[in-house]
Amino acid sequence: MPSAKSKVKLALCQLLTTDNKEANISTAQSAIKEAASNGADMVVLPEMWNCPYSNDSFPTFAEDIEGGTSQSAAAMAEAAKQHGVTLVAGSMPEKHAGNLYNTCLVFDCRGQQLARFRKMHLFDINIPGKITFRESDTLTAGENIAVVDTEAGRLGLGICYDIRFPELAMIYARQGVQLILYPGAFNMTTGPVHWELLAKARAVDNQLFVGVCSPARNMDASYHAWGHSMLVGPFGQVLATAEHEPGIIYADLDYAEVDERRKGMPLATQKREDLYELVDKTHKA
Ligand SMILES: O=C(O)CCC(=O)C(=O)O
Repeated sequence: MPSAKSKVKLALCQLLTTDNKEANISTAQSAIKEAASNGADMVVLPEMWNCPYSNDSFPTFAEDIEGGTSQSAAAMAEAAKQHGVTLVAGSMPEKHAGNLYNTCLVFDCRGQQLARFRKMHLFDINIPGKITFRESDTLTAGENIAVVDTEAGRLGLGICYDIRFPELAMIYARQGVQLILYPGAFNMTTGPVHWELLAKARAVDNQLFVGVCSPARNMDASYHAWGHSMLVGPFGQVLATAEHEPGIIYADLDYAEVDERRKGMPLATQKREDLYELVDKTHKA
């Protein structure tokens, strides 16, 4: 692989997903083409980009990625190759060995699959009168982290609810990750209060870039996504943000800023690991 760029143009695609998989694939293909034509090095899709966010849809839309029969994975590999971009293909329902996972794939500019990350923390919440969701009714949690060396930098992956668990981001930071990407579909209850806060928190805690990429809000769907795809820099600054409509937002990242912020405020060496420590028991995907 050619050495990674230190300056990268990132595109976060806030796509409108419907209950028609073919249409969702075609929407993603068009967005990747548009982002590439606007000079993006890396293109990111939302959580469940090819499928409505619902426990009814996950089993019927799920595809067998490992078995090599996934229509969606093949289309994304081809799009990455055709348009010469690093593609972080949001997430999609994956079936494997009798289980279903919420899975993110990463492809390089030649369409080679670089990583597969399965959502590690399932979204099971109950805020009475507001939102109740139990991903664990259909999905199984993944157990591996993904540190991915791409031509557009060293990435760490999480999916949506994973952003609430600071330890995962800390593990990535320790492994030299410069950008953590969380495809995510927050909702109208937690989105307004927590989405931006969590993206900023993970960025500031770890002094790295954080990108969150949501589906657009579809009022015809059972789940109304918050939207607001966003890139946050290592000093907690919002570098690009969307509202809730479909669209692509772009941001220019200079990874030198990660080093600069860490030099100015050397949190990693100021930690009191004599008093506390993070124990990493994960495996790489
Ligand atoms: O953490 C939240 O509030 C939302 C998480 C979510 O929607 C998800 O994990 O899919």
